[in-house]
Amino acid sequence: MNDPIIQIRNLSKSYGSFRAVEGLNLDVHQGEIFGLLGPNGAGKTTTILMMLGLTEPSGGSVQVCGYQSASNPIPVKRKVGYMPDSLGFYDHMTALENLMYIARLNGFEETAGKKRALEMMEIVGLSTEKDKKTGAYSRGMKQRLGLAEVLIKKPEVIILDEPTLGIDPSGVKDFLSLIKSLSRDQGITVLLSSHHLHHVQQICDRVGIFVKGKLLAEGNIDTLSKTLFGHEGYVTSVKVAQEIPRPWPLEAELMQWEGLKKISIRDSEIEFTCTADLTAALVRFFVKEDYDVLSVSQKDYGLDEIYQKYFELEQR
Ligand SMILES: Nc1ncnc2c1ncn2[C@@H]1O[C@H](COP(=O)(O)OP(=O)(O)OP(=O)(O)O)[C@@H](O)[C@H]1O
Repeated sequence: MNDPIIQIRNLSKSYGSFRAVEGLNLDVHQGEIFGLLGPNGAGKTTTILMMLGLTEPSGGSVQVCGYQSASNPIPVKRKVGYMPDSLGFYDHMTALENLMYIARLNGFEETAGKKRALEMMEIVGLSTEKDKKTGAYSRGMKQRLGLAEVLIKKPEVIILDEPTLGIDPSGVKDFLSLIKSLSRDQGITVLLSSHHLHHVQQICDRVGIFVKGKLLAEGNIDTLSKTLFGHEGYVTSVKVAQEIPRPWPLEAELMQWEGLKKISIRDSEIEFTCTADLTAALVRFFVKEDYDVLSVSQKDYGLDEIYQKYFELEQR
């Protein structure tokens, strides 16, 4: 595997005696979509600013695209597109004029800049709105335009701080699929920060859970859920046509099974919490006992549960 495109080593940032980021170690690889997750004040923005060389670390180092962000911020800024959580456009100018202005700042001459701006508006789906003043743009449209702005300079990495803030649910969905396709089609590495867990879950290859300046855990969602819930990580629900009597005469027999830890019954649905996947054996059991099985489902732990669990563990 190539060297990580973002390498963070023992990174810290203090404001006076307050430690906003503490001992952070993280690698992000080329083409990955990485989600930096955490509540308000966790230190996400501070970490991003250090990646961009906009804030000096108190200790440790960040390397992005082979350059040290603190000592060599200019090449980092050339290769990284950054979309902050609050976007600023010139509201009296059209979207296209705003983008052309950014293109000029990035060294494009007039014709090439216009061509690039139009291409980017096409990619983010704003071509038909290019002549509208950005003052009249909705929040979702501004986010798309922000992405177009970030893409103008052909970045290798894009860093998006809370990109879904304030967009309505269907806008969020569209915006996230846009990010996903950019990463897939152009091999761009994406780092996005968020406290909207269910948003991040849809597109991130890996996430890092960040609380009070520290990275509590990182990995893909599967790995995180196994680490946290591994000892009781398999939950199977079986729904049958018959009502389950209470007490259920078969419960004692099932509780003798190796790996079966808990049975919860609600009307005609029974949930089994197990240390191994007993789904097939459970279905055979119900059929043998003459139950009509209507549905069987296995629970996947999502980010919300993972996040919640980390909070519980952290607060103990
Ligand atoms: N310039 C500063 N001076 C003092 N404290 C700061 C400064 N910048 C950030 N902090 C503090 O550092 C902590 C981390 O802030 P940061 O903005 O990185 O969090 P965040 O995870 O991005 O939160 P949010 O989701 O609210 O943006 C917060 O407690 C914040 O108040």
